[in-house]
Amino acid sequence: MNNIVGIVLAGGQSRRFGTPKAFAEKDGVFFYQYSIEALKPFSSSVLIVTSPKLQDSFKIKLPFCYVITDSVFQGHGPLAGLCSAMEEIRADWYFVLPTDVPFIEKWVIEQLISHINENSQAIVPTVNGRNQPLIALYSYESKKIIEHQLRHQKRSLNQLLSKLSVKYVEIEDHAPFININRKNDYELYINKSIE
Ligand SMILES: Nc1nc2c(ncn2[C@@H]2O[C@H](COP(=O)(O)OP(=O)(O)OP(=O)(O)O)[C@@H](O)[C@H]2O)c(=O)[nH]1
Repeated sequence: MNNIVGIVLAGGQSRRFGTPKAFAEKDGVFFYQYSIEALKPFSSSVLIVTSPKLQDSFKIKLPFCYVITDSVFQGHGPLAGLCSAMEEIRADWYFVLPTDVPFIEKWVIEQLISHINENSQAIVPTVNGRNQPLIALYSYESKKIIEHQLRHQKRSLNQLLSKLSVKYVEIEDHAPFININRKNDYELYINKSIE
């Protein structure tokens, strides 16, 4: 059995959204809590990887879930968060989720996990023809390639995928992948106030 650690990336600046996205709410639940809930059944631990500024705002009472800050390449984007979590806990695989996907569902996680195989270093969904590298699995083996990218200031996730052996999994239903980047997205998908 593979040991899987869940990672919730929450160290971004939410510039487009205007306030920290992790603490936006859907049905009275913080966005970051949806990511934790989705990962929980499949993970030995769940790490929230955030910035020092936001660290104390997360109130986590679950024993297997804790908050860390980027320990390497701080603030250098999602790859810095992923790498910091890999540095913090050794696991076979890491399931990464952003903090702005409040419609994420457990079946997505389960389906991707079912594709783990010893020849792949990442398992990544494609939805409507687009890769979703922030809702994906990365093996511990990919850590050295992520570090190499970060050392060379290459923050692009698609560039990372081009260097890994990736199993792409096509998923038909796009709803769990809706991500909220702007207040407009919030109005459209959460408040449903835009026709
Ligand atoms: N730990 C960590 N997470 C990050 C970092 N940069 C982005 N993230 C997270 O990665 C995910 C995707 O990032 P974006 O959608 O660009 O979010 P963002 O950077 O907060 O938003 P913008 O400032 O509007 O680009 C979000 O969950 C972010 O919180 C970082 O440097 N460290």
